[in-house]
Amino acid sequence: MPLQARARSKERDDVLPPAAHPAPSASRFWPKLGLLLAGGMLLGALAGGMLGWTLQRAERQRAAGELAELYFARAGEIGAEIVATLQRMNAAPPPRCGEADLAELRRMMISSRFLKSAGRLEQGHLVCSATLGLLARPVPLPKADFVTRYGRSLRLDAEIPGIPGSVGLIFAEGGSAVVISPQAFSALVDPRLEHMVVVTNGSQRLRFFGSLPAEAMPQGPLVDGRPVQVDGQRFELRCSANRTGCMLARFRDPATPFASPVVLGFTTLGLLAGAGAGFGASAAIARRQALAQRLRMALRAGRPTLAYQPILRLSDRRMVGAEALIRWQEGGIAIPPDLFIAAAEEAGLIGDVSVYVLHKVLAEMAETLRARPGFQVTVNISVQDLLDPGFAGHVASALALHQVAPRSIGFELTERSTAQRHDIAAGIARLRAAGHRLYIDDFGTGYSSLAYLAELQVDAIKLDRAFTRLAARTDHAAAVLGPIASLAHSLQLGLVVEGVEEEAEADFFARLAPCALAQGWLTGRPMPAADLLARLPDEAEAAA
Ligand SMILES: Nc1nc2c(ncn2[C@@H]2O[C@H](COP(=O)(O)O[C@H]3[C@@H](O)[C@H](n4cnc5c(=O)[nH]c(N)nc54)O[C@@H]3COP(=O)(O)O)[C@@H](O)[C@H]2O)c(=O)[nH]1
Repeated sequence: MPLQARARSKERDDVLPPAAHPAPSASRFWPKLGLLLAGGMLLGALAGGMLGWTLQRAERQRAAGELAELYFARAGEIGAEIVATLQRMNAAPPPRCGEADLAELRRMMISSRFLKSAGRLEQGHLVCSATLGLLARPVPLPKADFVTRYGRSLRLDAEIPGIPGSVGLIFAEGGSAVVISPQAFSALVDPRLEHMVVVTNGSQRLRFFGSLPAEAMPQGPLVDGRPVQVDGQRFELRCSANRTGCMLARFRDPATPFASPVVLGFTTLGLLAGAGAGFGASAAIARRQALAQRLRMALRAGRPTLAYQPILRLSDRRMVGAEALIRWQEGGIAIPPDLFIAAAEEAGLIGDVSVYVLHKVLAEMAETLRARPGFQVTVNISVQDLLDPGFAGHVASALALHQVAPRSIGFELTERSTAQRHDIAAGIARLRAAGHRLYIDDFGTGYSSLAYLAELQVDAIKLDRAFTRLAARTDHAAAVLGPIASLAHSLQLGLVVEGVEEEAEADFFARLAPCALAQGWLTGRPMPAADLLARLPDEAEAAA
């Protein structure tokens, strides 16, 4: 290596700041992987569990409503049989309680699935029945609990007259009564339901039976299909077709949410998805860390190169500067700057990139910069550079080594965060005080707003190419871009139009802001230093 080059290389190593963060190592990766995995699994399980729980609750509500409907379909058969039996008994020819009558009552009882007994009444007393025959002394019926809107009286859990200790449901109408097994209706209810069956006659409501106590009786209107709240719980409500009975029902809560296969299934799915996401994120981080690690080595070996994109003055199309853009190839494959710059920022390596680029610019362009004081190369820097109090000092010593004036090197900042504005402004002020020009890159995107300009004292804005595109593609371009140009002018800020690809765009901005500079495919693709220097007019021509 020639002496001079070796001295430069040594000088770069001296000036390159120690890496802000040590190289990522396995000892840092595994805990991160563990955290991401555990976090992903936990979040996934929680999200899956909640989704499962919500789906399962909706499904349970729907199923509770269906079971209540099913109940009324079955209970209707018993009710219909009771009504038919009472009507047949009342229509039977006299004499009541005679041999033929009692034989008929017994036949009805035997052939019925629900009837425990059937009997004849006189003035509220049982006088004969299918089970007891003709009573020597009439036995009074207990007081009715409820009278249906059709005039049938109902006694719940009443002692069956003449059979002490035996209870049943007694329905009576006219001179006839039937006794139904107390379980006849309740056995139809699905045991998984928490429920109450209510009978109504328009003015009165009675808890017929159920797992809910009478105090839980809802007070508001009972409308088929409209859920009711009991003790903060939602109960589905279904009523019989003739609206004489309603049932409130909900599924009993499982002992644990995971007892439900839906919740368990979704939780497991969530867990797996979370683990997958955790693995994916760790793999992405690992890839970026590996990329940053390779970049670190490439920088140390001096492999990345620079490309320069010409910047022209729009008024006379003369080249007044260039932007230095880093390029990195590995195994003959160019790695996109977007990718490795982001990885470098994440790994705390961006300071090394900035200093590397600065040194390479000085190595490649110092002579030109010394010879052409009006020519400026801009270097991209990051917020991390500005927050580093030593950065301006590094820059000053590098420039001094190459005897390049600070005005020959400008800095471009893409600010995307709203945090630490005060410290960023101080970093900008340090560089400007040293004689550098500062540019806000990609103006118009992210947080680079007007408020931002007032806070960060810069020299110029570089208009993002998304705005440049508007110039030739919309009738409203002047309305949108005019105010930006006037603002830059009134704040005495320079304007660099980025991404100029077409003549029409250059013409538009030349009319709108004659002092503006332009950069883009139209001014030239990023190119090696030698090609850029070849495009510079010679001194005499430049002076002319
Ligand atoms: N911190 C650093 N960031 C850097 C450095 N070098 C580049 N970068 C940033 O990476 C991003 C991508 O850059 P690159 O792929 O180099 O793209 C640049 C130009 O090639 C592209 N460009 C220029 N003119 C046009 C155009 O007319 N049309 C079009 N579609 N693209 C064009 O724009 C990129 C330059 O943009 P900007 O920096 O905003 O002026 C990019 O964000 C770079 O900033 C580095 O050394 N350090």
